[in-house]
Amino acid sequence: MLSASEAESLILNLVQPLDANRDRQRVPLPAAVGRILAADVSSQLDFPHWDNSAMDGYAVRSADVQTCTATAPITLEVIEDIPAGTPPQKALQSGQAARILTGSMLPTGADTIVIQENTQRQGDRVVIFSPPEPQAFVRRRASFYRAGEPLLPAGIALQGPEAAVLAAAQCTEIPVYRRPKVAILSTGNELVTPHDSLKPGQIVDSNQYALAALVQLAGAEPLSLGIIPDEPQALKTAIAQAITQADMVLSSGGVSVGDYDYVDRILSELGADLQIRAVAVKPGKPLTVATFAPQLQPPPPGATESHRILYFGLPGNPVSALVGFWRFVEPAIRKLSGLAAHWRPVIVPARSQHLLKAGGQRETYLWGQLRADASGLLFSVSGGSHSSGNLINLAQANALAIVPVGQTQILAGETVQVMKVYRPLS
Ligand SMILES: Nc1nc2c(c(=O)[nH]1)N[C@H]1C(S)=C(S)[C@@H](COP(=O)(O)OP(=O)(O)OC[C@H]3O[C@@H](n4cnc5c(N)ncnc54)[C@H](O)[C@@H]3O)O[C@H]1N2
Ligand code: MOO
Ligand SMILES: [Mg+2]
Repeated sequence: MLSASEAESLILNLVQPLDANRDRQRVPLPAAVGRILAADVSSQLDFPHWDNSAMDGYAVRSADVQTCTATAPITLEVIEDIPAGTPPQKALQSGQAARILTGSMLPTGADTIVIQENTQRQGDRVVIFSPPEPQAFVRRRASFYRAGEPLLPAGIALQGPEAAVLAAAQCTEIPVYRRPKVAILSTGNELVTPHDSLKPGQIVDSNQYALAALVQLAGAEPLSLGIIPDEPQALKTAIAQAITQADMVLSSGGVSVGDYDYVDRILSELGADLQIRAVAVKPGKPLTVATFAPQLQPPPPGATESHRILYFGLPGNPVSALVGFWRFVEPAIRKLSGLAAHWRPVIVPARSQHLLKAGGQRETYLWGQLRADASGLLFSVSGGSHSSGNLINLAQANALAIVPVGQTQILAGETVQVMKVYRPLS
């Protein structure tokens, strides 16, 4: 059986990212936040656009004020006021200063700012009590960015800071990757929707909602295809349809050895290549990963060319399905979506607050909460049952502690590797 890290690498190698040309769209800047940039962006503007002041004070010629002290101050003539947004009208001569405010353009002839706190204004004169460093508080034109150089590279996620950069560069229509479409289907005769009344033996299809939420939070577009009964023909029709509508397909249930676990068989019948049948993780061992060759289905809507579809047959148990999503599906979605890096889960060392127990045979994931205090990162395992059928105590978990193969416990106070399960795209 593959280890988790072997499965992760294999899966990432199978993912063909969206195409920067074929799968690109232009969206207005406010709509670009949370999307992946699909082309390099540069600007024709220098940043700063002109020499300007970093402080409120006076623009001076540094040579004029080098010798001043508190007891022997130097007095300069104030020739104009320069508020931000108004260009200077005059050039500064020796013996002169200009009143300047944070962000204002530096007048010609000035090379240094004296902060207001080191001055005293006397009518149209200013007294300087302390010699500034030459060039002090001057933000030089192009010292942050020179026009024409690369500004933002393709493949990054656009969040607040990138929105600021794009706005400042006056980019209003942003080239981004389209969101990948991820079809979700739930298999099982026992499943009903949250709107149905429950009969004995039935349960609500919670995986559909959980997976749709996680797909959306990962930046992709979920296509919820509903509940498919455990009937080979129904499953075959549903999967055949799903692969024509989406870039990736997720199903839950039907991948173990039970009498009604048909997913692998149907995938083979449909011509898929079965890449993975199980991974040594707990929960989530029965994980099917398959690929459909490009020629098997027409391209998804909006694409001009078809590409390989990745199929994940997640286990039905609610926790197993979600752990499988976090550990294996989310990295694949991140790579598919055009992100150039940050695909793999973030795993950090933390101090366990409790005793963690595991079987030792499979890499074991225990859900709980990661938080920081003054001593560093701490992990608190969720109370209650860690059965893969118990979705109740999964709520509010933000991390999974990982007990390695061969280890049966981690004591309270010991360090454990912890995987974050809610994280932004970057
Ligand atoms: N003899 C063996 N039995 C099982 C093995 C095994 O190795 N040998 N593996 C177990 C493990 S581990 C898991 S995980 C499950 C995986 O089962 P399946 O993927 O075949 O899923 P189902 O049998 O269809 O359902 C399992 C369980 O999950 C519930 N379920 C299914 N779909 C949903 C849904 N959409 N929303 C909520 N809950 C769902 C279903 O009712 C079952 O309780 O197999 C073990 N068995
Ligand atoms: O691994 Mo199953 O996913 O233990 O319940
Ligand atoms: Mg089963």
